[in-house]
Parts: sequence; C-alpha cells; structure tokens
Amino acid sequence: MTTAKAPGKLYLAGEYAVTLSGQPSVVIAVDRFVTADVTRRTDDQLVVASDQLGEQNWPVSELPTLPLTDDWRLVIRTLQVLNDYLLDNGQPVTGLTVSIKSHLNADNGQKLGLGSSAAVVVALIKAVIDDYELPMTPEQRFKLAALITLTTPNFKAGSMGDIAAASLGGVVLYSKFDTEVITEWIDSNRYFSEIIARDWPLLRLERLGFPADWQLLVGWTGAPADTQQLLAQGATTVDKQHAKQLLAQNTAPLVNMLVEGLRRMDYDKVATALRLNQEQLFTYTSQVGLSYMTPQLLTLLSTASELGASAKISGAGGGDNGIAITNNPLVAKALTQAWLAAGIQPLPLSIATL
Ligand SMILES: Nc1ncnc2c1ncn2[C@@H]1O[C@H](COP(=O)(O)OP(=O)(O)OP(=O)(O)O)[C@@H](O)[C@H]1O
Ligand SMILES: C[C@@](O)(CCOP(=O)(O)O)CC(=O)O
Repeated sequence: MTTAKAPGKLYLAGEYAVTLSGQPSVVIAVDRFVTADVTRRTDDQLVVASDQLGEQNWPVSELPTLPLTDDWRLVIRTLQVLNDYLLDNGQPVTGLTVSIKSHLNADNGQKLGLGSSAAVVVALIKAVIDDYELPMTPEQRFKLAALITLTTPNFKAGSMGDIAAASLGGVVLYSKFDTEVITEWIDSNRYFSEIIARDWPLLRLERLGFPADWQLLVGWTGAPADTQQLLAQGATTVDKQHAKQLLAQNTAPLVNMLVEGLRRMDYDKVATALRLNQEQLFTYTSQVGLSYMTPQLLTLLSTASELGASAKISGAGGGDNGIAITNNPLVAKALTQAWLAAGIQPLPLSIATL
C-alpha cells in the first residue's frame, strides 16, 4: 500500500485578483491534510472508499465512460487521468483499492475553508504516482491536478491557488497560468503527459520562506462561506469585471511588497502590505456588491488590531476564516484568548512543508 497526503491552504494575499491569469498571490499550505491510500489489486476492480462519499466499485474498463455528474466526479476524473497517464508512460494498469480521508473539516463535519477538493486530487495523484515509482516534480503535480480540475464538468473554475499550496507545500508565490493557452492545448487532444512537460505561460510557483520567530494565527468564524457563489456574483457585468481588473492592478504591487517583506523578514512591511491588500478587497467587494464582511470577521480583525497584530480575512470572505501575523509571542497568546472570548475559534495550524 502507498499512502500520500496533501495539505489544506489559506490565502495570505491576492484573493479575487488571483483568479485572473498572471496576477500574483501568496498562499500557505497548512498542516491539516487529505490522505489517500492506494493498493494495486490482482483483478480489474476499482474499489474506492471516501470518508465523505461512501464506497464505490467499478471495473477499470468502465472508467473512461463513467458519468461525471455527482460528487464523485472529481475522484472519477482524477482516476481517469491517472489511468491515461500510466498508459502513456507504458505502465501496466490494474485494479486499485483506494481510500480517501479528509482532515480538512471541523470535528462536526463543517467545512473550514481549507480547500478539500484540491487536496483530494493532489493526494490521489501523489499516491498513485508514488505507487508506480514514477518521477513527478511538485510543479508537474500542480499541472496535472490543474488539468484534472479544468476537465471536470461543472467544477469550480477558481484560481487554483489551493492546488498550488497542496502540490508544493510551504508558502507559495502563485500566479495562475494563461487559461486560454492551456484550454487550447487540452482541446487539441494533446497528451496530458506532454502538456505537463511544457512551460505554462504566466504560471508562477515559487516557494517563499516565513520567519521562524513570527507566528501565524488562524481564526475560524464557524460559518462556512460559498466561494463559488461569491466568485460568480462578482462577474455578472462588464463593470464588475472592470472592478476586478482595477483590483488586480492595485493588488500586484502589494503582493510584491508582501513577498519582499517576507524575504527580508521585515514585519512592518508585511503588516503594511496585508493592511493595504485588505483595504483593496473591501473596496472591490463593496463595488461589486459581495457580502464579504461578517460580524464575526469584523470581530476577528478588530481584536487583532487592538492587540497590535496584523490581520486579514483569508480567502473569499463571507465566513470561513481570517489570519493574523505577529512577531510577539505575548500578542499571539493574548489574541488567541481574545478570539476565544469573542466566539472566534483559533485553529491550531502551522505552515506545512512537504
Ligand atoms: N473526502 C473526500 N472524498 C472525496 N471527495 C471529496 C472529499 N472532500 C472533498 N471532495 C471533493 O471536493 C468537492 C468539494 O469541493 P468544494 O469546492 O465544495 O470544497 P473545498 O475545495 O473544500 O472548498 P474550500 O476551499 O472553500 O474549502 C466535493 O464535491 C468532492 O468532489
Ligand atoms: C476568492 C478566491 O481568490 C480565493 C478563495 O479562497 P477560499 O476558498 O475562500 O479560501 C477564489 C480563488 O482564488 O479561486
């Protein structure tokens, strides 16, 4: 049996703008994971168990024609692509026993906003590729997972920063690839093994450091947010699309400032970049009419600011979570207590390096 795991993610900066190709963001892999176990079978059955979806059983020969309609579609599509990938690489394809377990939800099953779909795809890729002992770089893993996501019908078309974090781990400077070019390559029926060997225009995947003596705190509001609905609402008119372009224009220098701050371990620079990015996000989301701020997120930010920590809503807003960074352990302790007192649940997450 081969076991692989892929981490969840949190955005530090660049949300919404990062859905546009080439726009920078910083995304962090956190140490809660999806794990995938894979065992090769002697028959041609695919026996897949998921802690969330139950169990399914198909002959490998039926895999290419399975309908991609229900909640299984992402898992099925991943197995289809891996099957083709193994064949392209001259590997014998057999049945598999697969088990998927997600630790990215709260104990009561509620979603925490840590990107489970991306981690499921990446963990499955890693488990199968490792089981066949094939070489694959983290960047190629990202590309294969992105191709799977792009070719899963009716699946979310976000920035795929969650896939970047799940594939590389650590703190990642990420820009989305040129979607039109990659879609063109897919539509011209190129082999995925060939596509992942190419350079992808505009894609940026760079590992960044995070100062060891700073603390990253994560607060969960207890309210799940629907990222896809928020993304869809922000794209209904030409004016809203212009607003996103403007956000992107204003965000790029701030993400660069954040990256420079992290590289130089300059806390004030990082704090300023996060504050200015937060302001841009307030402006954008109010311009396009998104319910971005919630009472709990406001509490999360104001308690952090009162204690002198730099804080920001992480991800799409409307619920889920926010982050705070401090270089003072006493502030970290006080903020954790203040969040608890205000009904914000601190999540004991650290940066996951792979
Ligand atoms: N444990 C699991 N087993 C199988 N499939 C899963 C599992 N967890 C998630 N998925 C797949 O991911 C989909 C959920 O993706 P969705 O975008 O709603 O959540 P998410 O990626 O966790 O979002 P967020 O980034 O807000 O946390 C499910 O429909 C399913 O296809
Ligand atoms: C709003 C967005 O930029 C970030 C969404 O993050 P989250 O899934 O809400 O943590 C969407 C995306 O990048 O796909």
